[in-house]
Amino acid sequence: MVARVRITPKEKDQLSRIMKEGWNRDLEWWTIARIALTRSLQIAEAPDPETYATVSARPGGAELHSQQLTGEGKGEQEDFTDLYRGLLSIYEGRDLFQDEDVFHDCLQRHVRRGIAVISADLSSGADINRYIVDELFAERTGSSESVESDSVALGERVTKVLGQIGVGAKLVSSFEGPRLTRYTFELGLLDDLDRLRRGTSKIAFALGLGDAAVSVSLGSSARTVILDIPRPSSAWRTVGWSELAAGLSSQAAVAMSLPICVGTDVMGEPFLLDLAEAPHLFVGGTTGSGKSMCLHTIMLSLLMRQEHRPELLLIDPKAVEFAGYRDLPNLIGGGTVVSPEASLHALEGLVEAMDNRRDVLERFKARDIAEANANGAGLRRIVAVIDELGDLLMTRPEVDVPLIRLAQKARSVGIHLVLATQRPEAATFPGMLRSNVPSRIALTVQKASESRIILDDGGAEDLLGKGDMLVKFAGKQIVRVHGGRVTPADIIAAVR
Ligand SMILES: Nc1ncnc2c1ncn2[C@@H]1O[C@H](COP(=O)(O)OP(=O)(O)OP(=O)(O)O)[C@@H](O)[C@H]1O
Repeated sequence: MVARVRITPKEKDQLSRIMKEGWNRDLEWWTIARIALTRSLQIAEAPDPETYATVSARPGGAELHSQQLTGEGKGEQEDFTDLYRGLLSIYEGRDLFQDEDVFHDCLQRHVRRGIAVISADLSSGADINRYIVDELFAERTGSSESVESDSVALGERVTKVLGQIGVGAKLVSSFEGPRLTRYTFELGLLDDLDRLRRGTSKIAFALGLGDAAVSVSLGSSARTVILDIPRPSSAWRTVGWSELAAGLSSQAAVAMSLPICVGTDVMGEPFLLDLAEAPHLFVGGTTGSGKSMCLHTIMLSLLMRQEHRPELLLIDPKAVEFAGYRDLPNLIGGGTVVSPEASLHALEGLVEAMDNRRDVLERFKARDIAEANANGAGLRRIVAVIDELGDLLMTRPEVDVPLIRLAQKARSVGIHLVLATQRPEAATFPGMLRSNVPSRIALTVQKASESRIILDDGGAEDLLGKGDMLVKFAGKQIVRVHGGRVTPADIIAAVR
């Protein structure tokens, strides 16, 4: 246990490097430690106690008093210790108001993880001030802040703007979904439809929406069109795990072999996918787009059904995201796989398991796992989840051999892949893998070219961030989905 928060000599060096980036080179080092704490608190998962085991005082390391981190003992106005204690209690799933040492231990793990994450995020020469704005306060910097959140007032403005671009339209109805307000308009003339479709960027411009896109689709009754207008992030409704869990308990989900729910549709209805039908899924999005959160919703979905829980292979090169799942009894290899070497080995093991299962199918004269199980084969489905496929392919390019074999042939034997990357590029999603992984989730990306790598179509560059996504399931039409947000407590409850 620790009374103070200690960091290792290596972490102290990383901290010094971070301090030297950007404009203000005189930042105090506890300021960076506070920023590290904030960064760590953005990750849904609690820091792994093994990776961030208690550090003892040693030469070259550094020691922080919690006064420098949380203002402990500085008097009412500046002491945020109980706020942090509350936050960390949620992460740990236990009461940190009872034990000072456990609280400091936990605080230390977060600071150390935050330093590791910022150090990895911040490329050399980057500006720490810009990083703070983009990463820590991204929600407050959206350019759509000036849009009115009141749907009636906004509806009136939209009608006026439509008039300005020469579209005669009457507002029929409006509906507030989690992040977009859906307006149904009746058009006066048939030609108004073309003018409306050509004018979407003018509408966004007139409403001050920045890059956030306005989408137009045809309504279900004659002459009606639907306009989806994004609201400012302060007027979003967070989609919580309970909503996704309700969707996963529905009749539609019960009929699926591997139901997953990553969020809701534009209208706020849970959006369900059957991973068994996918049969493999690629998830791409820039850093901070909500990719890890999306993986957590997939994991929690898979853990929801006690009876049909698949076996899981978790590959996490950053050793950050999947730490909380390592005690699950259904993990292949008994833990999460971290090193590139072990990842290659684990994927080759999965190919072997696939070949063995093909023999089982032959013995049972079955075409697929469902038929074999109906005849008593008793095979559990297997889902392999790989976070940061890009990093893995860069360090161990040979992993593409087992990955492609699995993508081509594993479906019938009930083995499914979920591959995620923050760098959706041709090199991280090579052709043979692309053609055999037909289901895709695109979170926000920086460029239209990255959107095309994921979806074979543009659009993800205009998403709203923080879990906003476009989903293309098994080559079908693209659907807009607002991702769910799970808390550390949801993960703890699911793993128990
Ligand atoms: N569906 C969501 N609703 C609300 N906030 C979300 C949602 N998804 C993610 N966020 C928030 O967005 C931030 C980034 O999320 P997350 O860590 O999942 O992104 P990421 O793409 O994995 O980033 P990185 O690659 O840096 O780990 C977090 O603060 C998280 O709380």
